[in-house]
Order: sequence, then C-alpha cells, then structure tokens
Amino acid sequence: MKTLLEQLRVTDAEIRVRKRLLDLSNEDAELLLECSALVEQRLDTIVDTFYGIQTSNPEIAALIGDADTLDRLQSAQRRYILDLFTGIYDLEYANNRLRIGLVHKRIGVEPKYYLSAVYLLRRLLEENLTDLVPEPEKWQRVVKALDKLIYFDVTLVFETYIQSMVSEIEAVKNRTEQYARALEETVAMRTGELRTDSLTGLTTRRFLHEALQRTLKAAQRREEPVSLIFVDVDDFKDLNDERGHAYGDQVLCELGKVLMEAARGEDTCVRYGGDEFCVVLANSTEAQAVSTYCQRIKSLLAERLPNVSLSLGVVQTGPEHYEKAETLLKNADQRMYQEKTIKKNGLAKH
Ligand SMILES: Nc1nc2c(ncn2[C@@H]2O[C@H](COP(=O)(O)OP(=O)(O)OP(=O)(O)O)[C@@H](O)[C@H]2O)c(=O)[nH]1
Repeated sequence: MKTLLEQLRVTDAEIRVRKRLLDLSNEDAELLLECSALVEQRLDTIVDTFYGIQTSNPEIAALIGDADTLDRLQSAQRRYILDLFTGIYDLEYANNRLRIGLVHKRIGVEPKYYLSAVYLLRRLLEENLTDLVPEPEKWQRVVKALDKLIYFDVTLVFETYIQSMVSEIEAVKNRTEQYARALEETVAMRTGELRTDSLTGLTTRRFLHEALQRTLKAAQRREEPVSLIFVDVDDFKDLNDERGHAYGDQVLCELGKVLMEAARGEDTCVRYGGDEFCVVLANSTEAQAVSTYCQRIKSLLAERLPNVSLSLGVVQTGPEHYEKAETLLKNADQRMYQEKTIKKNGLAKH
C-alpha cells in the first residue's frame, strides 16, 4: 500500500516546486521560527478562542460532536500552530498536512468549514502577532510568510480531499463495471438459452432466419448451392395420444439427434416448433440433399425410431440465383405438405 505522500507524488523536489510557486523562502521560514517562542506563550489563548468561536456555530458543533473529540481537536490544533512556527517545512510536515486533509474528509468536514476554520485561525494568529511583534514592518513580513505557509498547507489538504473523492469515484466505477459484466454474462446466457431449444438442443426458430441468411451469404460469395429441408413427423399427435406426451418428447429428442448426426459442421438443424424441424444444408444441391442427407436420416430413424415416419420438403437455391430466406422456407414447407398429402391420399386409397 502506498503512503499518502506517494499517492499524491509529493517528494522533496515537489515541495521545493510548491514553495517556489508561493514564493515561500528560507527567510520566511526563519521569520516564522523567530516567532515560535512568542506564539507558544499565546498557544492556549489562541486555541481556546478558536474553538470558542467554532463551537458557537451549531453546524460546526454538530460536526465536532462530543467533548472527547473537541479535546483531540484542540491538541491537534496546538501541534499545528507550533508546526507553523518550526521553520521546517519538509516532507514530514507535508505528510502531517495530508493526514489532516484525509481525517477531515473522512469525518465529512466539507471544504467550506475547513476553509472558514483556516481563515479564523489565520485571523487569530494575525491579531496575536500584532502584540507579539510590535515592529509593524516585521509584523507585516511575518504575516505574509504565514499567509504563504497557510496556502502551502491548504493546497496539500485540498489535494487529499480530491484524491479521496477520486478514489470514491473509482470504487463506484469499478462496482458499476463489475455489475455491467455480470449483466452481460446473464444476457449472454439468456441469449444462449433462446438460441437452443431446451428439449432437443437444436437451434430455435428465432435464430433460423439468422442462420439461413448467414449460409446464403457465404454461399453467394463462393457460388455454391444451398438446400433447405422442412421436416415434419407424421401423425405425431396420434403418437402423443397413444404413448403419452413424455414418449412424444423422447421421440422429438431422438429425432433432433438423428438430424444433427446426419448433418455436417456448417449445416444448421432447427426445431421449427412442435414436431416440425428445418435443416439448412450448406453447399448442397437438392439432389444431393435427397440422396445423401435425407437417406441418412431415414436409415438412422429406421434403426432408432422404427415406428416414426417423416415427411420432408427439400428446396434448393443458388448457385446462379438465390431466393430470399422467407421464400425458401415457404417453398420447403409446401413441398413437405405435398409429400404428406400424397402419403395420406395413398394410405386412404389402400
Ligand atoms: N410430446 C410433445 N408433443 C408436442 C410438442 N410440441 C407439440 N407437440 C404436439 O405435436 C402434435 C402435432 O400435431 P399436428 O400438428 O396435428 O401434426 P401431426 O399429428 O404430426 O399430423 P401431421 O403433421 O398431419 O402428420 C400436437 O399434438 C402437439 O400437441 C412437444 O414438445 N412434445
């Protein structure tokens, strides 16, 4: 953990810069040192008057709170006044000023109260120095030196105020970022959930369009054909009614696996809804889809679900001309429906 001086990058060189900026010279330091014994004589009077005035203000009295705190503040004030007249304004001196800033910030002393206290102390010191340093010219020089030193201190105190506010803002920023990350994860998870059908693990209908568009775009670039297959289980309602809904679920789940197993990595298998499925086959003509993919699913189905039959509607688009996704879906659905009708009519005839 860094010290306050390190946090605020206050070094010996920095102190020299600050003194130069305020024209706080060695002569000023010597002048103040010369007054130290005199000021010490008035120390109690100055501190008592200071806190007498401070506690007469109800807001400040409320900030101080209790007699013990007042005691501690009075001792700190005594030390501070003595510090002002030591003639040594080095790193340790700066560090003590920074600590004061931090304590003020922590107990919630707003800058307006801190500045009014500084102003009051400066006024009391100036008044007392009038008696203590009778030569007006010297008194003026002492007061000027004191002014510069007080400005030096106030700068340091304010910097700790600012630093501590910046840390607060950073802490809030970190918390907000953490929250945003957690939120992003949740959104990603939910989106993932929406993307996959919970029963079959296939892509949901919501994302069929996106997947189809992606495949079509890639196909257009490479001038490849794309096939779309619409799949519907025959008489699934009867299956559900006869063997129960749970069995129906098992069938859909198994069918999902079959569709996936028969597909390649760049293909997309979608649960369209209920007992309807869609498969987007990349780089496949209708003939290839029928002779390979459809054959594969039929033989897998015969092994695993011999009592289930499917109606399939296959359409091709590209490589010369590409249909829109919606048209492809409509056409594939129609073809599937035609196949189903033919089957039903066939059965009815027999
Ligand atoms: N077990 C189960 N059944 C579902 C699910 N989603 C839809 N269904 C049922 O699937 C059946 C689909 O029936 P229909 O659309 O009439 O189609 P079908 O009985 O297959 O008849 P055809 O399509 O004409 O062959 C309905 O009875 C729905 O209740 C599901 O997730 N699980």
